[in-house]
Amino acid sequence: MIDTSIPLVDLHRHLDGNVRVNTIWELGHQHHIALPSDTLEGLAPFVQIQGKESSLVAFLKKLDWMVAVLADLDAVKRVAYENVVDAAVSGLDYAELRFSPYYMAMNHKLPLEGVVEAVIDGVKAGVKEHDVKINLIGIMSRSFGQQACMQELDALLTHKQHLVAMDLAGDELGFPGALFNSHFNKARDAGLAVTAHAGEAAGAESMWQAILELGATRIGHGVNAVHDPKLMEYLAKHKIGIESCPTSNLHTSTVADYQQHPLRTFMDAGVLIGLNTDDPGVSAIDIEHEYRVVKAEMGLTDAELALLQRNGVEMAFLSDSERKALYAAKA
Ligand SMILES: O=c1[nH]cnc2c1ncn2[C@@H]1O[C@H](CO)[C@@H](O)[C@H]1O
Ligand SMILES: [Zn+2]
Repeated sequence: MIDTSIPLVDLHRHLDGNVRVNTIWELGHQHHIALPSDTLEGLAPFVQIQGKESSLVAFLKKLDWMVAVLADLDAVKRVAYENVVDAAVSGLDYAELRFSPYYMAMNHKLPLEGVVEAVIDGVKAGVKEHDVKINLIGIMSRSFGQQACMQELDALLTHKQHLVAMDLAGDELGFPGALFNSHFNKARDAGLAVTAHAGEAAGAESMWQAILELGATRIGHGVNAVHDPKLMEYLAKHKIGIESCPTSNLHTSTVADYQQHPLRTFMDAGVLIGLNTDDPGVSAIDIEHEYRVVKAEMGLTDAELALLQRNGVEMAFLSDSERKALYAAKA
């Protein structure tokens, strides 16, 4: 099902949405943080989706325990390190891990720059030991408002040489992209690429805004583009990549079931679209799961799966020589 001659990538993966249940348990006990359950088994339902949530905002609450246990910078480093291990173990050749320093720092008032450094350190330690290529994407969590986003942007830009892009995540309906135009001007001026969560909770207009005003060359989710034929044409013509995360879309009730997911509509329209996990820890999935379900539930052929796999490589925030090297390593 996974074509072993093509690099396997995951470009939309929140490292703060991928903290192991066991790690939440251990960090909670180590730092005397009250957890919602007395047993490890009992903790899982508080941090992983059971069935589905009613909305994006309800889904996002599941991540809160993952950052509640980040009591110090060692904990942040551990989580970043384990994310690299998890990426390697799930067979990924390349992953773009994204994180929101403000979100990770807020419970225990950690220094924002320190959080960014701890993530970079943890990733460095992970790639030293494991055969997987990693790049980092900085997130601004829109749910905390313009000022908090500017603070996390500044912390991230201090280490911009360790980042490939900036993203906007969180409550898309409550905090529209237009609030963050100046943030993204600053990010692009610093030489970073832009991807944004859009067309997930809000409609196609949010995607137009992300592309035309924030300067996004990739879009996270983008599910609601299918209601706007002009946008579909634009995405295909300008090769705006769609980072699709089908299981996450089910879990946030963005789509009712896999059969309703518009993945195939994008493919038929010639839009560059790839498969990703979003918050693998929250959804309790790995990248293989996404390939498996689109085959089993949406009836995609192996040739179509291979195209999705290749699209991921084409969309990656890599230089041409890095992309070539990634392909060459599999040939
Ligand atoms: O599917 C998603 N849509 C929008 N925002 C998300 C999603 N998953 C996680 N985050 C948000 O990303 C930041 C942590 O990386 C947090 O702001 C979290 O709420
Ligand atoms: Zn996401």
